[in-house]
Amino acid sequence: MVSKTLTFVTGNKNKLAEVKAMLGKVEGIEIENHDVDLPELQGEPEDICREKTRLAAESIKGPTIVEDTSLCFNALHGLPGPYIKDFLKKLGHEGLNTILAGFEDKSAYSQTIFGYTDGPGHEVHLFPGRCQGRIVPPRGNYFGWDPIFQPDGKEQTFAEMSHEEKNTISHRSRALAGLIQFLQQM
Ligand SMILES: Nc1ncnc2c1ncn2[C@H]1C[C@H](O)[C@@H](COP(=O)(O)OP(=O)(O)OP(=O)(O)O)O1
Ligand SMILES: [Mg+2]
Repeated sequence: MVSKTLTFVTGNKNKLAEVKAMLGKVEGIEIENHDVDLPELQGEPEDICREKTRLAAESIKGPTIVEDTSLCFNALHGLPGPYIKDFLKKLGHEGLNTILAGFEDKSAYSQTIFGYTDGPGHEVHLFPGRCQGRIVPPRGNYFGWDPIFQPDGKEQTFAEMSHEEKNTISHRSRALAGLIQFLQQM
């Protein structure tokens, strides 16, 4: 692969740090950040991510990466999903637990979709990754909804794990693996 500079468009510092930690190890890939909070469509996560990538590329005018993350409750047929950011802001960790109080099924999955395009007018490629788990009362201290998400087979929430451990099992690393494979074949 030829060496390539990609711009990751995100307003989220934690996302940026996680993605840099993972993509930084790949030879020939250089990551720059463009810090804007892009407008997000309503709809299915794939459509939101595709449109977000397209919009980002218009301002970057070159190779662009974006990422959109959902937290999906099975009892709610996948909601809050891509709207988790607003749910978290308004309801907090406790409120998100309360939503599930009336349901026996606390299972959930986190989903990250990376979008990549060579630039404006080029095809948008999507790379999804999921991690199955369940919603628990908050434990630990890290960003977003990490304290209330406990992955299947683990005793700890994402927030209680080391960054390395989270990075090896998370939805984001699974999605990123697909993106890396694609970039290496270019
Ligand atoms: N790996 C993660 N662990 C925990 N929480 C996360 C993670 N990734 C994202 N979140 C949180 C941050 C947001 O509240 C929500 C995802 O919304 P999203 O629109 O994808 O991010 P964002 O608006 O913060 O950044 P961006 O600028 O990339 O859109 O989930
Ligand atoms: Mg956003």
